[in-house]
Amino acid sequence: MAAPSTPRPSLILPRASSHAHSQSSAVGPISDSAASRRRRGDFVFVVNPSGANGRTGKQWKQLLPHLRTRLADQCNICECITTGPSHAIDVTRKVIKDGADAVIAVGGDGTLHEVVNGFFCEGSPVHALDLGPDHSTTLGLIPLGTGSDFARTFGWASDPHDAIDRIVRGRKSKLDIGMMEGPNRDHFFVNVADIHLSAKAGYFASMYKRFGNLCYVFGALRGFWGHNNRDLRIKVNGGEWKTVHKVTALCIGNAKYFGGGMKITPTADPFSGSLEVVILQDFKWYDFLLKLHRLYGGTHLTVNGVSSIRAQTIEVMEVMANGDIFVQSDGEHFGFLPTKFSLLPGAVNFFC
Ligand SMILES: Nc1ncnc2c1ncn2[C@@H]1O[C@H](COP(=O)(O)OP(=O)(O)OP(=O)(O)O)[C@@H](O)[C@H]1O
Repeated sequence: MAAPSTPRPSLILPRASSHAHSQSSAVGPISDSAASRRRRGDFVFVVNPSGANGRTGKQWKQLLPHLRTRLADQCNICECITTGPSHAIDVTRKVIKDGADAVIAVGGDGTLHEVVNGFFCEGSPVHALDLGPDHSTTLGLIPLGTGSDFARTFGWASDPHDAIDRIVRGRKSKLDIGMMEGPNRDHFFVNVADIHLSAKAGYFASMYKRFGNLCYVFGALRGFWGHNNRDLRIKVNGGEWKTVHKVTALCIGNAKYFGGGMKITPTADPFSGSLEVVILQDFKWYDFLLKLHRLYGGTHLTVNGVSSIRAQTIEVMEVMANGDIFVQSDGEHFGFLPTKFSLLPGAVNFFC
């Protein structure tokens, strides 16, 4: 993923007729006097117009009048239309520092992933600069992407009006966030991080997003090309290093689904304080054909060659270091092994 670029507030629109923010003040610092009065919350919607092949941008435009009707008397509605990869990270960091009360990702898992990464900077949570230690920014989601796998864990229907209902209701829970430390950088994930075949397939799937959910099939076919199951070393919860033989894929779930609806870590729960690690060993291409329905249904934990453990931390490295084992998080390419994964329990408030 490209390095974060300079903040580009491409479009931030405070909306409701009654509030006094100007266009620039909606992303600028909130003044002391404003903070000391009873504040109207600033809710920033970070919209990826290119999500789901451009469908996200179109749906968002249709949704906005409804959103205003439902929310405008409750908070200031601000929108940011992202201009490219990593913009959502930058803008989220900026609006949190400026005192946003909620940042809502509008798009797919990639957009949610970037917004979640914007809640952190250099490994630490980002805070509002002028609102004191008690202020926190709530994360929200209007799932409008190709796969929108994170939303599946909660059984959320794809109707964005339901997502708006959740935001209006304002119920919040403390969401666990995964952290990954690689040789060159730290990063955060909210859904599933994975290693080897699935990560390689995800890397290629991202090139075929124009084909909708079929991108995962094309990605898998390319991922299989030249694939070898590999011996890996893992260290769970700071224990001893162990060798796991012929690993096909190792998946670390904060939530349950990836790859457009595959229930890969079926017992993961992003409010549980632990990760579910599922390891597939010695799978051949035909095993996927024979067992695909088990993977999609989440009934694969009893299949030969599949194991599941719960962990707070897991470190993974190659036995023979070639630097060619793919790692991805939330469907976004992260890099290559070695990587350490850990959990930050209840790190972010979340509308649910
Ligand atoms: N204006 C833009 N133009 C091109 N790409 C963008 C733009 N804004 C954001 N992006 C990138 O698009 C990527 C994918 O977007 P997103 O996840 O919202 O949709 P999706 O891939 O269709 O859905 P899913 O990830 O759920 O399958 C994001 O990771 C982000 O980096």
